[in-house]
Amino acid sequence: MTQSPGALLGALRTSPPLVQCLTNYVAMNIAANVLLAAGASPAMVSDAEEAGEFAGIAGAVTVNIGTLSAPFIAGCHAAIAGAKAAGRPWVLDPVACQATALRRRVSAEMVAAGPTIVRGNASEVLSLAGEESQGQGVDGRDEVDAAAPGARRLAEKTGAIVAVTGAVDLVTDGTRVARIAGGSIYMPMNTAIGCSLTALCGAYATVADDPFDATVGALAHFAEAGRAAHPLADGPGTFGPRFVDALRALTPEALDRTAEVRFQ
Ligand SMILES: Nc1ncnc2c1ncn2[C@@H]1O[C@H](COP(=O)(O)OP(=O)(O)OP(=O)(O)O)[C@@H](O)[C@H]1O
Ligand SMILES: Cc1ncsc1CCO
Ligand SMILES: [Mg+2]
Repeated sequence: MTQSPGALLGALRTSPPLVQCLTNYVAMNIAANVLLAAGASPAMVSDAEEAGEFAGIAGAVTVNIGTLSAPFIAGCHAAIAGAKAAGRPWVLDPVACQATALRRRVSAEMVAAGPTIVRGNASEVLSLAGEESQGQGVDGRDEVDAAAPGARRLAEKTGAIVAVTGAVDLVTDGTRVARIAGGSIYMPMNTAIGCSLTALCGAYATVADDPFDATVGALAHFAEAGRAAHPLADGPGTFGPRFVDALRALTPEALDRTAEVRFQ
């Protein structure tokens, strides 16, 4: 690893990047607040008429297929083309891509467009890798380790960094593998936390030389904020605001001191 999570967090806080988020109705407000607390500047811009143009001024683009519609898909393609034309990183969150024919088609088209980073739960990554998935709608129902071989193959085939999230997260570029521990059992009980993490991967990608380091950094930031917020919460409801507070409170020094990142 060339740039540590703390070094990248320090860079974010010094100069908060503009991140264009094309995300779902559920995540819209949650992801924006997460980015602001973490140290980035979110803009939810998804209409096809302006999404490509906006990608030219954004530091990164993040695309999440959680609530699909024809106009939204057109906006995603415009933003992806804009990001590629401007040489900006873009991140794909293939929400529930195993669930329907539309999601399988749209997620496959987007993977073929060459994302910088793909971030999903284990069930989504298994499906993208062409394997059997137990996912229940947007909720993951598979273990991260079960998706590890598929994640490596997907990364190798597409050139994307693939992040599989769950109790212990995994990041791979097909060769390197990192595992990130931490977080809280309340995280999967809080809707759109994963969608927000995808948006944060975009923010980290703007300050990293290597999108592998960016992905590890964003996941470590979430893991440590989740760990810190857990004992302050009475349950999933109070966890949400505590988690946002913890994203903000975490310092670059504390992140590097406590992050549990293992490389293999
Ligand atoms: N059992 C767990 N223990 C600790 N952290 C967890 C656990 N499950 C998920 N997380 C953390 O929650 C965050 C979101 O991961 P998750 O796999 O739940 O995403 P997701 O299924 O795409 O979420 P959503 O679609 O609801 O936004 C990650 O930071 C992950 O590490
Ligand atoms: C609940 C839900 N439904 C579509 S997207 C979403 C947010 C979590 O992925
Ligand atoms: Mg998700």
